[in-house]
Amino acid sequence: MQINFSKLTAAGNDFVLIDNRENIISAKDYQSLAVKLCDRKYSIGADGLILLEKSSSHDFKMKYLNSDGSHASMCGNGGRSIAMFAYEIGAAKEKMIFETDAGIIAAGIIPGSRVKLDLYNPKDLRRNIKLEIEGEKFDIDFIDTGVPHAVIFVDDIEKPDVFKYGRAIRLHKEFAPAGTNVDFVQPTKDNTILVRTYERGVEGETLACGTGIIASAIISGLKGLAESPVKVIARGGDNLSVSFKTEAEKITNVILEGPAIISFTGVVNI
Ligand SMILES: N[C@H](CCC[C@H](N)C(=O)O)C(=O)O
Repeated sequence: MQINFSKLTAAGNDFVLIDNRENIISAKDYQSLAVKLCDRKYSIGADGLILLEKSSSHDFKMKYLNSDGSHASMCGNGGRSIAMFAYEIGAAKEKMIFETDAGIIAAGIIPGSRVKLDLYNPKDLRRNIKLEIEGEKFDIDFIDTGVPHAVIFVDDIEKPDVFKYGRAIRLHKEFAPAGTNVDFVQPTKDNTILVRTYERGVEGETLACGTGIIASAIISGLKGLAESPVKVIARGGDNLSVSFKTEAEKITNVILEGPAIISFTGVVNI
């Protein structure tokens, strides 16, 4: 069977996006389709697969699967991508509200191929988790920004072996059984932080991770290392910003703003 797809990139995190509002694909096939279409050698190639689905209560629903086929309740870069796609195909106006498995999101299209997401509140904040891995000591702050994130501060963003330590922390018993994404953060000048992320389900470093950028900005705020709105430079070099309100350790009014581009559209055999 041939289906239409779009390829989108949001700060270098890239996705295959399929309009499945007419249910041309059964949800039971999402996992195998994600593995197939995200393969960078034998198919289109991407960090994840996004399905645009019908919603009875909002403009649309977003389903997200990682390139290894695992389902994730949310994807921050994917959220900006599906908003841009929905606007471009006329499935939504420039201001829209859509459903994700992590909660409801209000999105707005901004001139210059950028999108603003107004998100649900993060949860499960856990401060100062101390881990020792292969002789290295880590002081971790954990927060779920739609998906789980372990956030680690470093002096030099180039130093950490993101794959080695990201994978070890991701699979640590502290975060079992589902594991976590792992973000390495270097605060710099002008209220700007640099972020690198080992992404669960991609099982490697991506050029950006939207929920990880949100997690890193919020923890930077809680540690007094930055203040809202935090400027973030992703690993791919793109600029994003995260604003939020903190009261004690309750985080609200989380907004992620950043790029989202439709790279190309095509037809693929599935
Ligand atoms: N890999 C993540 C989901 C995608 C998150 C990332 N691509 C983003 O932009 O937030 C997980 O399984 O928790």
